[in-house]
Amino acid sequence: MRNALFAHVKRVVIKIGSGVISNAAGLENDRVASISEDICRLLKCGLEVVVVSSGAVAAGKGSLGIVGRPQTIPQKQAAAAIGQTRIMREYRETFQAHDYNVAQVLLTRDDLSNRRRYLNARNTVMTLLEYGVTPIVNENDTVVVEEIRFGDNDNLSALVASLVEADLLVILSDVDGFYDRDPSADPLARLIPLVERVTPEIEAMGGDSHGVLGTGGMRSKLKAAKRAALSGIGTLIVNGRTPHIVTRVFACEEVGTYVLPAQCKLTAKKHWIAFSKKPRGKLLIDAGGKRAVLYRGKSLLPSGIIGVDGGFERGDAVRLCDQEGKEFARGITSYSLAEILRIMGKQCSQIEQVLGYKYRDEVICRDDLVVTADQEEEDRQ
Ligand SMILES: Nc1ncnc2c1ncn2[C@@H]1O[C@H](COP(=O)(O)OP(=O)(O)O)[C@@H](O)[C@H]1O
Ligand SMILES: N[C@@H](CCC(=O)OP(=O)(O)O)C(=O)O
Repeated sequence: MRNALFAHVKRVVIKIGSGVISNAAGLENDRVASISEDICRLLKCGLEVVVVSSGAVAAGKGSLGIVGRPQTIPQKQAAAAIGQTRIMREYRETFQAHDYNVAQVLLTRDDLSNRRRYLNARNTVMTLLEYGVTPIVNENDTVVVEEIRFGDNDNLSALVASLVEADLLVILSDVDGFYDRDPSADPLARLIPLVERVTPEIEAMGGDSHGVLGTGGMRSKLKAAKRAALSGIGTLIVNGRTPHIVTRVFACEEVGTYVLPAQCKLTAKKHWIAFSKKPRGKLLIDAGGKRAVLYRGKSLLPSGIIGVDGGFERGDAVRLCDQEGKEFARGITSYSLAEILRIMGKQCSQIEQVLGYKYRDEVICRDDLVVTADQEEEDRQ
């Protein structure tokens, strides 16, 4: 079955967790070498590979004398600054031993939130791939603080997979795949080889990380798989500590958990609005407006807006929330906060009269609007 699934794979993103390439003592050079060797084998077969590698904090914290998980943000930033050079040195040396080059790509959430920088990042990674160089991506930990983080590298890997339009995302973790419950807490837990759709019930079965090194646990891997699925990309979650697992995956062995891509994928722009662009405000929408957006595929008109919050400008992303304050969609607004305060609740025909000008009838045009509420994919437009 995996034969058929992977037959079309040309470009793959491989995410490597901290728990795969490091332990309490720091970076495990042998494991980096072994995974790199497998990746070089893929390159020789003509595949394009983008690596998203964690491990900077784990590789650097020992030099600061930190035992266990760093507690403060400055500690994490300092550890990452030390560790990032170490992980890059290992990748560079092991790839070079197989006559391949690597490049370091450090990203922040702001880089992917800004459309111009997002496209620049995409161009850089694509150019590297054209030259046969393997990008090694990580979050730029030394400059980010908690509020502006990607969250974890599982999320980053899904965004990168979407950015480069990968055919497959492989997440290497310290566990054999997704189990029906946390296997570290229950030895009777059973591996689930195939997930057709990451429903809220499935997501609830993924627990947190218990390791000193990992951050997101299985929960964040499922969330990442869901995001990748909405870009039309399947995700395989396997144990990166199993020898030559990458080679085994591409030999189509039935290992790990495969999460299928969604049948109905979002356009690249809608995926970016939903997951990469940072929302800067909130619009409160009445029941009629919510129905029109959610079930009738309509644009958002000023008449459906009953409240507004945040400091946003025209062109920023905003959340659309119902009267209970629950988000159900996101979009790029054609009007600023100041303008919406004046036109909300009004008919389109009144916009020009109120503002003295009109950009368009819709506050958010359907092409710039994406449903984020958990519902059947078929409803997403
Ligand atoms: N349902 C589950 N199936 C598998 N692993 C789970 C589950 N729930 C929680 N986990 C935990 O998630 C961990 C993997 O995530 P994490 O520690 O973040 O690793 P990584 O460094 O690879 O990102 C596993 O070691 C396991 O303890
Ligand atoms: N950017 C951090 C990794 C954060 C992270 O998400 O770690 P993990 O859960 O092991 O993938 C680092 O390089 O240490």
